[in-house]
Formats: sequence, structure tokens, C-alpha cells
Amino acid sequence: MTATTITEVLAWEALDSRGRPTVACRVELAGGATGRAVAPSGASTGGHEARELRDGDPARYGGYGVLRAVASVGATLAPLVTGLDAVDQTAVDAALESADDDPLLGTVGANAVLAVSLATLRAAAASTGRPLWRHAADDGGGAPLLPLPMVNIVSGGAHAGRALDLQDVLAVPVGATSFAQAIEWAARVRAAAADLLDQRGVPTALVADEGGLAGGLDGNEAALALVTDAVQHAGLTPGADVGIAVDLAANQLHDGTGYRLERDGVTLDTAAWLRRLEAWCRDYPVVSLEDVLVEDDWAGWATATGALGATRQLLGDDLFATNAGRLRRGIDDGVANAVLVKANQAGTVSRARHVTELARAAGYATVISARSGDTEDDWLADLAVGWRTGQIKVGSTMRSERTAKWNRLLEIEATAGDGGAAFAGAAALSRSPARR
Ligand SMILES: O=C(O)[C@@H](CO)OP(=O)(O)O
Ligand SMILES: [Mg+2]
Repeated sequence: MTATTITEVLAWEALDSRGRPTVACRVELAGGATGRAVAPSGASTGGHEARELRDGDPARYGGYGVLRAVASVGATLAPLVTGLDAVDQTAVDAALESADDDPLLGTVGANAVLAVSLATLRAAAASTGRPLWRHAADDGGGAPLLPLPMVNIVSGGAHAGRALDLQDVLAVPVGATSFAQAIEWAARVRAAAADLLDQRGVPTALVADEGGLAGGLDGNEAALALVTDAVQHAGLTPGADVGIAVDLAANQLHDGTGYRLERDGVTLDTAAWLRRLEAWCRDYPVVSLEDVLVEDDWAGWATATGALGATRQLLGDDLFATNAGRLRRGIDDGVANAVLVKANQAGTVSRARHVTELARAAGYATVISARSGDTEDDWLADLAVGWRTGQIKVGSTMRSERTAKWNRLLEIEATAGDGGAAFAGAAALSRSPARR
């Protein structure tokens, strides 16, 4: 036994930002170092992502309880990793993955697995006395890099009671030269957007799951217009200072016949839908489009990449599901040019990291992302910097589970010291002028 041998693994139910339980875990090492982590949880989940285990008992949290997942940590996962060296994350994650015949980890619960995996990483970092971002960077990641943020301004879809069909309309501060400036600009745009809605008499106090403005807009395009106007209202230049990213979350739009835009009163076939996206890209400063088509329409995605991918970031979330096999297929077929990285879609730290490295080797951009149900835990910020993802998507500049990540990145930028972390800026965007 060494100082970094895992001696104890404990899990419990904690609450996420939607008031639903999630799995929290603490890992203790022989030398006394500990690590703690809480798993996040999505709402617009794809069919190919790792599977949470929930209790389904309506008497507890309306069926959302995670006592079964907590129990699988104690009964199954803890015995597998106790005695392993926490510094060897690959071995720990391999042991965790071996607990389930289902590659999507649905029997033991991906929420249980991820909490143990992350808590182990945190404990290993603590044992070295270094911050998590530095530990993650030193562990083969290369020089740490502060990410360009994508910040939610207007929400719809599954995060906002379908106030709009578009799920996220986000500000991307492409002209910022530091992370602090990027966040300040995004916060100004958020405030300006609320101000513009206030002027129209739209109530803005109620916010969506990720802190975005929800409601009061006359159709989907009005959200793009609002964010563009808000950039100007904030004293910034649309396009040069702040661009727009959109998460279409197309799985949620497709009704079996086509892409149904409730708010616009139309259902579009794939060709017409792509033409509409092209028009939006022409009329608004759109730099990034996420999940433009349903997750298994590989042929459609290849067409979309041909139509839009030369000049815009085309980001796969449900499409790739942070799954190396799906990303490999996308790379081989020339589908999309960027991947969203969500640790809980993958199930373990090692799998998520592998996807990041695979993407980078193929010239795909990477955007590490929070979930719509998240917590005050800030490991995501450290992984963004340590893994050099270049971009991060967390939600709005409001709600504490979101600001926890922004504030952690601000702290890292302010305290990184000599040879600290550079800011990725617009060059991190796939198809940004800086990369083309
Ligand atoms: O679709 C997404 O990109 C995420 C975050 O916005 O949502 P969810 O966590 O609900 O999947
Ligand atoms: Mg998405």
C-alpha cells in the first residue's frame, strides 16, 4: 500500500439544480488525501449516452431518487477500486467499467460510476497538493488553456417548458482577449437582453434550467434577433466581439415526419430545415450550430457538414454522445467538425478524456459541457483547462451551479501564475477565421 492507494469510497444522495437527487461520492486515500465529486444530469438526453440508474419509486422524489445508484457504489464499485492506486486513473476507470456488462453502464448506473471516477481524480490531485486543473494538465494534457465560453442567453426546448423550439441561444465572445473579458461581455449581453425584454413588458425574473431567458419571444428567429440586438445594446459589435451559438437539440424537434417548429407553425423536411439554418447563418452572426439533425441521420449530417461545415462550427452532442466509437465514425465519414464533451455521457473520466484526445488528433474542436441539471461542484472548469478543450458550455451567467464554473475559471486565470494558462480565444472555434 502507498499513500495514493484507495482505502475508502462513500456515496450519498445530493440535490442537483432542478431539485432532483444525484450521486455524490468521496474517495479517501491511504495517505489521508480525499476527493469529492457530484455527478450532473441531463434533460435532453440522447439515446447513445451512458445511462443513469434511478429508483423509479414515485413516493421518493417522484421516482427520481438515486438510492439504487448509491447502493451500487457501496456494494459493487467500492470493492472493485479499493486497493487500487488513485493516480492510475486508467486502471481505476477500467475496474469501474468492468462492473457492468452494459457498455452504457445502465445496470450499476453511469451516475454512480462517474461520481466514483471523478472523486478518484480529485483525490489523486489532492495527494499531490496541486489544483485539479494542474494535475489534469500534467497528466499528459500539455500546457493548460483557458477556454472560450459559450454562454446561454435565451432558452427553449426541454429546458424552458418549450417556450421556443430552439433549445439554447448562446453568446460566444469571439473578440475577447482574456477569459475575464469574455465573461464580462457575456454577462453584459445577458443583462442587455433582459433589459430589451423589460422594455417590451416581458417578465424576465423567471429563468430556465440553465439560467437563460425563457418566453416572450415571437418565434424562433426572434431569439437570434434579440441576442444580436443585445450585443449592440451592451455596447459591443455583433460578429466581431460576440458571435452566436445555437443548440438545435434536433432529436427534440423531429416528430417522425420532419423538424417541427411549434412556435413557427411549420414542419420542415431535412433539406428545408437545412436551408432555414443557412438563412439564419446568413442573417445573424452565428459561429456554431449544435445537434442540427437527429442523432442517427449520418447521411443527413454529412450533407449538413457539406452545406454549413466549411464556415461554421458544427457541433455533435447527442450525435456523438461523448462516445469514441461514434466520434470515430463521424471523423471517418466527414460528419461535423466539433464534439461536445460531457463526462456523464461517457461514464468515466478516462472515456471522456479519450474522446477529447481523439477529436484533437482529427482536427475536431472540443467543447466541454455542463448538464442542464448540474450542481455547485466545479470540476468541469478544471478539466476544461487541464485537458485544453478550448471551449466550454455551462449555461447562463446566472444561477450558482453555473457561476460556480465561471468563477472557478476566473480564479484559475487570476492565480495561475508564471507560465500559467493562456486564453484560447476565437482560435478554439472550429472554422473560426483564426483556424481557416
Ligand atoms: O443539450 C445540451 O447541450 C445540454 C446542455 O445545454 O442539455 P442537457 O444537459 O439537458 O442534455
Ligand atoms: Mg446539446
